[in-house]
Amino acid sequence: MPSEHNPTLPHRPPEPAVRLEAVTKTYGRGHGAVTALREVTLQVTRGSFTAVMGPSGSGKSTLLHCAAGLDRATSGTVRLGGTDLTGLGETALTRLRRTRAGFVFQAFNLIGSLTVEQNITLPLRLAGRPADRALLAEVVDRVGLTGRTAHRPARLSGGQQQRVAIARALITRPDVVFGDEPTGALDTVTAREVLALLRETADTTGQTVVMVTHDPVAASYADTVVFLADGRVADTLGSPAADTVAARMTTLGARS
Ligand SMILES: Nc1ncnc2c1ncn2[C@@H]1O[C@H](COP(=O)(O)OP(=O)(O)OP(=O)(O)O)[C@@H](O)[C@H]1O
Repeated sequence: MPSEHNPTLPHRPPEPAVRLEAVTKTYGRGHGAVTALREVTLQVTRGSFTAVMGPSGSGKSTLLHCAAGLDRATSGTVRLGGTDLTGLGETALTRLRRTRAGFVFQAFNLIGSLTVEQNITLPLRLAGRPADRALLAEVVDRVGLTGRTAHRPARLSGGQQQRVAIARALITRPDVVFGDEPTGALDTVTAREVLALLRETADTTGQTVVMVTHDPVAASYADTVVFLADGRVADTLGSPAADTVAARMTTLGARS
């Protein structure tokens, strides 16, 4: 029985998929040091789709990398799926990343000598886990690549290649799929298909999507947009419309 229906149990809201508290990230030391994030506090609700926007150099990729355990915060705490990443050693961090996080990058990052299926199942092989044929078929179907699993990536269009990358991100059933400009290399129509797929992922699987983008239309697929400026959260916007996002970006750009 859910706790809210039982007066004897205290109500505990679900742990956010991602929680950053006062996260600061400084690259380098001394005179050459660059502070990319300044005391960023942020929560991402499970099953939601969040877009991260901001002017160039505002810290978007750094935020994504720190949230996903690809890089370490200089100070503050990062929790991914309820686990505090701050104190984890390299091995534990790598294991956590492989099981809890999926990644989709602008450049697809597929391995040309492997088939579509081998690319998709690569994270499982790296983690020493067997490929679950039923899950593989489900993921391949979801991204619309049934019948193409024996192909090499070079035979696929850009949009199809990015769908392979999304399938690869989903195959470990991660809590959170992180996208760094996942539609940046795609034409408008193909980009919309990929965004719809990310939207559907959040809606149907309960997985969380966090995506960095420069594109207000891409951001409008999200539930929430987080705007960064100079390493700080400048604003958040719920149920974002593309023109509202574009207008907000203009004011941030003017300030930076
Ligand atoms: N590895 C690094 N070493 C030193 N400085 C870095 C490094 N990575 C990022 N920075 C600096 O940190 C700041 C934030 O960079 P980041 O890439 O997070 O911004 P961004 O908002 O993603 O930018 P863009 O939209 O141009 O990709 C910038 O000043 C950048 O030059």
